[in-house]
Amino acid sequence: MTAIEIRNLSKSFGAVRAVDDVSFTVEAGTVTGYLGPNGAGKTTTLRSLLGLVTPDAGEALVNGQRYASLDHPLNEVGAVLEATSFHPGRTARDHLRIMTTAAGLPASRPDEALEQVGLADAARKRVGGFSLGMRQRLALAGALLGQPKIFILDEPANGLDPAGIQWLRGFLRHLARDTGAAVLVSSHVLAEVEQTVDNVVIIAKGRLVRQGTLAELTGNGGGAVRVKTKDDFAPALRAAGAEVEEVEPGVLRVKGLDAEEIGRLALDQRVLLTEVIHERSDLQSVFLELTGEGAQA
Ligand SMILES: Nc1ncnc2c1ncn2[C@@H]1O[C@H](COP(=O)(O)OP(=O)(O)OP(=O)(O)O)[C@@H](O)[C@H]1O
Repeated sequence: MTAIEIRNLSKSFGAVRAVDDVSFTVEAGTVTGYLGPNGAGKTTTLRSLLGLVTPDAGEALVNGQRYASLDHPLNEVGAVLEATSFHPGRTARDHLRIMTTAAGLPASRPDEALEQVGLADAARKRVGGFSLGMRQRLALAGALLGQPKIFILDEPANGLDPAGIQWLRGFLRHLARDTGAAVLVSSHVLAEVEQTVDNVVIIAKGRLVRQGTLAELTGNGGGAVRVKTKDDFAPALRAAGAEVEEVEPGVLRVKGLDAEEIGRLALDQRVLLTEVIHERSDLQSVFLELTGEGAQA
C-alpha cells in the first residue's frame, strides 16, 4: 500500500491558493524531498496530511486513510512540524513521557528515542535551555516514540548546524533503508536534502512543478563539465574514458570525468584550460529559477 498519498489536493486561504491540485505519493522505504521556496504551499500540504488543515478538494492520506481516522496515529505516523513549541520548564524526558503516557506507549520509549536522536545526555535538562538544533532533535524524538513507519517532517533541518544536518541526512536514510519507513521531508534549501532523498517533488505558488527520482531530475547523476581550451584536448579526454562533444569551437562538453580529473589530465598533457564549469543539473536550475536565484546562477 502507498504510505502517503496526496491526490488532487487544493486549499485556499481567502484569495491565496496555497495548494492547487497537487498529487504525489511516497512509498515505503523511500525518502521524498518536498521542495519549494518560502510560501510555496509545503506546510499546508503537510498539515493536510496530519488532519490540521481541511482541504477544499482532493485528499491527503496516510496508509490509505485520513489521519483523523487512524486508530493509533502515533504508531503509524511520526510528525515534526515547523515551530514546535515545548514547555520551557519541562525536561526533554518529561516532555516525551507526557506524550508516551497519553498515547499508551511503553514507558521505555522516551529514553530510547532520546538515544536515537543523540540527546540522551540532555534527557534531564530543561527544554528552555535548548538550542534550536536540540529542539529539532527533541521534536524528532517525539515523532519516533510510537515507532511509526511514516514520517512527515516540515523543515527539520532548520536551526541545525552543519554537523546536525549531516546527522539528519544519515538518520533519514537509516529510517528509510533500515526500517522501511516512508519519509516525506520538506525544505526550501535543495542542498539540505539533495544527498538524502530518492525522490523529489517541487512545488511553487501552490502548484507542482516537477517530480521524479533524484536521478531523473539530475540527468542520471552524470553531470557534465564544460571546458574551454584552444588546445586539442578531446583525444586525451576520450583516451581517459570520457564522452566528449564539441559544442562550439574551443568548447567541450565532457561527461564521465569530474572537474578535478579533467584538470589533472590537462596538466599532464600541458593543455591550457581557460574555463572549467560544472553544468547545473536540471534539478538545481529548476530550483534556482523558482527561488529567484537564477539570475546569479
Ligand atoms: N492559516 C493560514 N491563513 C492564511 N494564509 C495562509 C495560512 N497558511 C498558509 N497561508 C498562505 O498560504 C501560502 C502557502 O503557505 P505554506 O506555509 O503552506 O508555504 P510553505 O511552502 O510551507 O512556506 P514556508 O516554508 O514559508 O512555511 C502562503 O502564501 C501563506 O501565506
